[in-house]
Amino acid sequence: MTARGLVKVYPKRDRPAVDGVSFAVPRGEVFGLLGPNGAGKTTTIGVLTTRVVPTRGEARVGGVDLMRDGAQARRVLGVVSQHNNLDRGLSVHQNLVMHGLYHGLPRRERRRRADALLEEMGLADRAGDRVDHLSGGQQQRVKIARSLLHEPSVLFVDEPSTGLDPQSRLFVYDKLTELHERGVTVVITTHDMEEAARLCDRVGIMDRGRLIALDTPAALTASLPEGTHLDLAVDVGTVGARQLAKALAECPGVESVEQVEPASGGRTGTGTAGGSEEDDGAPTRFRLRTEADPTPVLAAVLQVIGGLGCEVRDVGVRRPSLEDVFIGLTGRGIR
Ligand SMILES: Nc1ncnc2c1ncn2[C@@H]1O[C@H](COP(=O)(O)OP(=O)(O)OP(=O)(O)O)[C@@H](O)[C@H]1O
Repeated sequence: MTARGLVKVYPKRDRPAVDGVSFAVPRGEVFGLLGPNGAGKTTTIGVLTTRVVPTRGEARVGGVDLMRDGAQARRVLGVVSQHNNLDRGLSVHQNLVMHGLYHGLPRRERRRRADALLEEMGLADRAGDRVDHLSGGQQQRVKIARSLLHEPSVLFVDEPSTGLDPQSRLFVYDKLTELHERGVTVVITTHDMEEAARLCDRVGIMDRGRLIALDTPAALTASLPEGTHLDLAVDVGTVGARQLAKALAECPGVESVEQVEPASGGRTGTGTAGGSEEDDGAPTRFRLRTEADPTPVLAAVLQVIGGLGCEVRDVGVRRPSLEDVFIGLTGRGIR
């Protein structure tokens, strides 16, 4: 699959949604497209699956030129959309068979493939049920089964595991890995960095319509400064976040101290923390970076916190992750 110079300008929009995106995904690779909300991922996938007409650019999927032969391209690509676009009035089996009919498969062949895929997806006993009687995780499996019925060589999966419980998520991961092993090219979009790091051979990070990084998760993570993160949640009490951050920054081996938001992991300050102090009883979170052996650094940090009369509520020691790469490249601002 290749995209070259893709541009999409939606009517009445002054900025392109996709602004000159080029990348190639070799056969059999699992490729992840990452990016904050509005980065242009869905539009890019829309172009690559013939649902969005690009303003400029070229693309080939499974060797077929999308702009010249959209109908043939639709035969070699499969799409698992994030939206539930199953036909709710039909049974699980009928949903698959209808897809086979759309792709011109003979009657016996579409039934044979539908049976085999439902078996493979652990849904054989639900074949006759209406899809709206299935759970969200089961419906996602039906969508994957349906997308594979015409045996595509490139499968596009939008947010593979959003809304799934851990069991369904692992099942979907296993299926995507199996497809990869069978030589099917898989392109996913995701906001889940752990998912991307786990599933993808390479990831592309988009922001504001452009592809700003493309490499293996390991290479992207290795591009970050060496070191270890110490994540701390502290009841700062009357000492306050600013004073504690200053004291932490002076600990031997500590390179930087940031105050981070609890849920998003987005920083509220850089270098030495200076954000507002917590007043709702929740602990204040800090991220420290060290290039030294983290054990003695952590010991010194805990001593400083204890010495100031603050209380540690949670401690984490970890290597920088793909999420750190993502935040480093795309920033902290909400889109
Ligand atoms: N049909 C449309 N008409 C006009 N503008 C659109 C349309 N679809 C998307 N956009 C705009 O194009 C930009 C890119 O949107 P797109 O949905 O491709 O991003 P995304 O990376 O998939 O975001 P998300 O992670 O939120 O799904 C956004 O500014 C969006 O508002």
